[in-house]
Amino acid sequence: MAHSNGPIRIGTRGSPLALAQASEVRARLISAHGLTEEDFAIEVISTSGDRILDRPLSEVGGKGLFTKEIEAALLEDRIDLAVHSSKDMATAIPDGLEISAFLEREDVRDAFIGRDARTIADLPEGATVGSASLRRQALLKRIRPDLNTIIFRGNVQTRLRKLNEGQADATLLAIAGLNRMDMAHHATDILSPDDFPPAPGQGAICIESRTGDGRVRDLVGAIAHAQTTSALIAERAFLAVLDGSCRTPIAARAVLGEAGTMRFHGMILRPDGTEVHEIHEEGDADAALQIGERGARAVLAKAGPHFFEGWGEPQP
Ligand SMILES: NCc1[nH]cc(CCC(=O)O)c1CC(=O)O
Repeated sequence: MAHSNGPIRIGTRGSPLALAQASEVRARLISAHGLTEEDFAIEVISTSGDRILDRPLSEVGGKGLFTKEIEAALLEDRIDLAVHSSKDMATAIPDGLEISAFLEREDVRDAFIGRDARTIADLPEGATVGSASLRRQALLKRIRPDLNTIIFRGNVQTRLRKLNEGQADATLLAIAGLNRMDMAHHATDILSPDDFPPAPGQGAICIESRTGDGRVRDLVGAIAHAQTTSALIAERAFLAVLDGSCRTPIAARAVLGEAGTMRFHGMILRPDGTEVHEIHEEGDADAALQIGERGARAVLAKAGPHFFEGWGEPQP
């Protein structure tokens, strides 16, 4: 195995949230294995998702944009493990790589951040909400069709600056990211995950590494979280079945209960929020993959073949 005595090279994007996540992984590995910061090197890698800021992600190629360059660094042995927001990970992992751990999930919910209004209900008629997420735009329009949504891209700090400058009256962000940066005080409301279900994988950090890299697998095995892993398997299975179009707003949340049970809530929406299909499934957490896939097939059956027509071509 290469570099078995060198520092463990952690690859990450350079945004404040990504760096906070990489530091959190490093801190957990340090305490799980009695290591020190000198045992690690954090390598910052710029991704196309960080550079293309003027268009919604759904138009420029979706999730892979935040991971492609980092995955290349793994495959070329320039880093040993990559730290990602699971939400930003495509369902297909390149040959030669694997997800070696999901860490315990943070709060899955979305936060509302209003400039004057403190809640969605407080927003005046026709107010403007900035978000880059098709899911958040659709969920908002479902409950407030009068709202005007605009694209808000950039990292969390950039979006909050745009909000302060008056480019929008409110925005929505994952409370998990705000918590990780000690910025949760910006949230003026926290949305119920029943009305406002999160993106598949929201709030969970994942670690990606080379398939068969036993050193990394042993290291990260100690910080992996079994219940989060089950939930993510179900949510990502739901996404994988539905993924044909990354223009489809998709929400999913799996919750682990007592005695290894799982409750699953999945939803697909038209981008304008006028049509919503949702399912609730329950089962054994050991069958997480089947629960997610069954949920996706059920939601597709409810939606019917015409659901995907009339709002743009699916991405290749
Ligand atoms: N690319 C955006 C992104 N990816 C992960 C998070 C939040 C943290 C998480 O879901 O774990 C965010 C920002 C946001 O949605 O507010």
